Amino acid sequence: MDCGDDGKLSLDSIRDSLIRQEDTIIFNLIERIKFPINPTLYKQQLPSSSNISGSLFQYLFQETEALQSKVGRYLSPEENPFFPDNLSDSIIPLTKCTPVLHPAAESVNVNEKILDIYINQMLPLFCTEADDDANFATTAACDIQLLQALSRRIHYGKFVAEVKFRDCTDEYKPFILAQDRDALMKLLTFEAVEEMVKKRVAKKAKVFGQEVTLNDSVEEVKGKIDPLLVSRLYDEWLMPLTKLVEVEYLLRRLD
Ligand SMILES: C=C(O[C@@H]1C=C(C(=O)O)C=C[C@H]1O)C(=O)O
Repeated sequence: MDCGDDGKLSLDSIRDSLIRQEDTIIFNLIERIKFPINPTLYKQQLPSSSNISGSLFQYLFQETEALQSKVGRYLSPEENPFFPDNLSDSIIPLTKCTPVLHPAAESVNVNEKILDIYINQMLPLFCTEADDDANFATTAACDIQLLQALSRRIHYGKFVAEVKFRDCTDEYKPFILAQDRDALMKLLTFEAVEEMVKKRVAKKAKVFGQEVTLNDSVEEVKGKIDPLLVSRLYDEWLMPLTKLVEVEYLLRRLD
């Protein structure tokens, strides 16, 4: 969302952005699954002489975020850090624009959950368990790009919730005042939209993952990514976490 877009804020425009983000997520997934899981990256502690605690992956991710924060990445309300305690001030001045979100948005961050699901459930589902190939830096670079895309998609739930609240304030307000999570979840859920998302991402995975050759024969070759797994990724994690963000934001919307 660009600065000054507040006037154009609509559920349709937000959903268009979510659709475009599907492309980024699927292409990043295709890149990551070129490599095996590479578990050493997430498990190995660095030698104590390095003065760095945590795994090689944590070190690379923290340093990437710290560097990106210096050039203003986390000044954007669309970006949520995974390691918020490790950031530096931006050397780029903040662009003044009218905030779209309620200030409580800053306190909604589910990245710890995303990282846990990513390492313990997603990677084993998508990547082979072959031996480490030692491409740790390249693998981590793919992880970071993909995790940032997943986090952006999921935290976009804040914008979705804001626009739903503005469009139907009278319906949302009593449930927010009652802090009724279940009622809010029911109100913001659109099952028909979710069904379309699952079908569309499976189709995109099939198209983006196909082998392009100069040979015109119609021989079916196995794609680079399983479309059903992509649909499952959205069904089991991305949409539920987006809705969790929506609920968390709405619960604080009248603070
Ligand atoms: C994001 C929205 O809210 C919910 C979450 C969805 C998703 O994560 O894709 C889709 C439909 C809704 O149940 C929306 O209404 O577009």
